[in-house]
Amino acid sequence: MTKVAPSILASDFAKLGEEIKDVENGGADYIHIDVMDGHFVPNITIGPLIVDSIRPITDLPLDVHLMIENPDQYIEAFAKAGSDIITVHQEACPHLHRTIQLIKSYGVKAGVVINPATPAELIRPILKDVDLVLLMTVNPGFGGQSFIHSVVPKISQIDKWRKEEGLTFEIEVDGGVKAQTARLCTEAGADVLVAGSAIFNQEDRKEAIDAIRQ
Ligand SMILES: O=C(CO)[C@@H](O)[C@H](O)COP(=O)(O)O
Ligand SMILES: [Co+2]
Repeated sequence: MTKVAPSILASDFAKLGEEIKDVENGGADYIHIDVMDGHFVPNITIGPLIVDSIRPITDLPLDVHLMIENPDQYIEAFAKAGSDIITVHQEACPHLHRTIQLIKSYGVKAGVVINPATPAELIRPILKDVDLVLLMTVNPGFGGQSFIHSVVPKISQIDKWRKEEGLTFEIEVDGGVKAQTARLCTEAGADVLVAGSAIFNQEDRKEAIDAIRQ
């Protein structure tokens, strides 16, 4: 079954604990946490302290999406704060293999992310080393943007390589995912759908999660 990962970027930070419980009760599979540094992306969001505060309030896996320059410098802090999955951008990692091994050295699952304009071929050599591939369907930095349809063939391409090479990593899609666009992603081979505004902007989070999953 397709997994749904609500992105807390679209939640009300003044009541973050309640917001997380609400999506957990609504059937969320992961909690997606968007970390932005004001350099790799124009926006600034949250750091390891917040991950540490969230950790005791949910048993759901914390899926930490690092949109930061020099992620190696912060991986230890995010791992020790209780992340279950840490994803790093190919575009931010000149030594991607080393960074993926660094994440794994803390016993955390490692994922690689690519932006909409980055070719899938650039992550092909690392596929056998990762637990998750995240394909951005918006340019990272903000919630509430429109889904970029030209990314869909990349989902199919990654899924094709996964089958051909007998690999088991999950394929996650992030940005502009709503009920309509969710279907395009799952049909192309996505296993995990991140959604921020399509979940947190709705009053009934269970209904919103179900609509995306279906
Ligand atoms: O990583 C990002 C944005 O950079 C995402 O995780 C967004 O937070 C998704 O928000 P919506 O597009 O679903 O509103
Ligand atoms: Co994200």
